[in-house]
Amino acid sequence: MKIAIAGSGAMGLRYGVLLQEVGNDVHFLDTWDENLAAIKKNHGVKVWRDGENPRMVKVNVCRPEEFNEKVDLIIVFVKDMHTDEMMNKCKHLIDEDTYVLTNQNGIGSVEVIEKYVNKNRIIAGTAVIATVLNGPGDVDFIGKRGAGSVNLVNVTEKPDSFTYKLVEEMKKAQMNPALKTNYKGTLWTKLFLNAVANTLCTLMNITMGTFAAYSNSKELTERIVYEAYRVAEADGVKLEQTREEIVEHILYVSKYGNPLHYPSMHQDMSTGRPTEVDYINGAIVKTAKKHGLEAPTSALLVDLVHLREEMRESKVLIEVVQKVTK
Ligand SMILES: NC(=O)C1=CN([C@@H]2O[C@H](COP(=O)(O)OP(=O)(O)OC[C@H]3O[C@@H](n4cnc5c(N)ncnc54)[C@H](OP(=O)(O)O)[C@@H]3O)[C@@H](O)[C@H]2O)C=CC1
Ligand SMILES: CC(C)(CO)C(=O)C(=O)O
Repeated sequence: MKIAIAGSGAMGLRYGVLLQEVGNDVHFLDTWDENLAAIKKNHGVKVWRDGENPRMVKVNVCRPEEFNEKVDLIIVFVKDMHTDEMMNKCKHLIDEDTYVLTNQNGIGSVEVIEKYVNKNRIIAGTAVIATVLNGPGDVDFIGKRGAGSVNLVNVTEKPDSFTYKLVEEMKKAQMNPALKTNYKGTLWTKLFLNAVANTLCTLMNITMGTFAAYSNSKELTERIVYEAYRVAEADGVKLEQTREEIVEHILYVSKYGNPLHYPSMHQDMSTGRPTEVDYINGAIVKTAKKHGLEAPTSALLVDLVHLREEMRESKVLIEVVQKVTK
């Protein structure tokens, strides 16, 4: 399969490297100057496993506008607010045969991708896997080889031969793919996890394991999940797990799956980048409004994350002012 990775950050590098290593022809695209420069300078990317055994993996990287080859699949792995910009930069690569895969967190990217490609060629889903971008051209794959899993779901809910082929490639790459046929249900299952773990760990500056160890973590998780569950039901989402099972799953993944992980939203908060909270808890609030409901817990969390984002900027400003006035 010939694949373009649209967004070669933590997850783009992880999917791309794993699929390349099992024989796919993978081309990495990115717009972040330092990342492009580091990968080109080092003739590849530095890949760690759980912070150990770094190795250099040779990869091809360039800007989307510099790449002009026909590909079978584009894998979008930018943050949600950059999906439109990235798709626009990749639109010359899309013809009537091109498929687009997104396993981004949050709700909203598929609607953007639909502006560029017919929905029968969009494969959505979720990545139940943790990855950390240490810096430009330097990535840490959390979990042993074969750890983590991927849920794939066609937006049409009708898997076709290309989707089965992709599942096979992911199996070879030990990515543990599961093919689903419940589009919204698949995305919301991950949304519940991110609405709890990403948001609370970012606000509190803690790992998922620290959150799970909090004496009131179950009640706090229930508060967010139960509210969101009602919203999902009102939106007609077919949920395959009960509210209680979802809460149990979130606490299990936090305690045993990724206890040392700072979720991707935390990584954005600490590198001074915008977070995806509007596409996570914000999506719950937006969907609630659509049905005349309210989601006050998620609404508060969205506001608090934005407050932290702004505090981060004002802290930098205060430091600059202090230096200048010294
Ligand atoms: N990391 C994780 O463990 C997981 C992440 N996800 C989801 O996958 C999607 C992609 O996330 P992820 O791979 O973590 O994102 P990253 O932030 O690692 O990378 C996304 C893009 O952001 C830009 N970028 C990253 N860091 C910087 C920086 N310091 N300065 C400037 N630009 C930067 C890069 O290019 P550009 O400038 O071109 O945007 C990069 O391609 C998101 O929707 C996320 O929620 C899902 C499961 C797990
Ligand atoms: C919490 C985690 C790792 C779940 O897979 C995630 O989605 C993220 O870090 O954004």
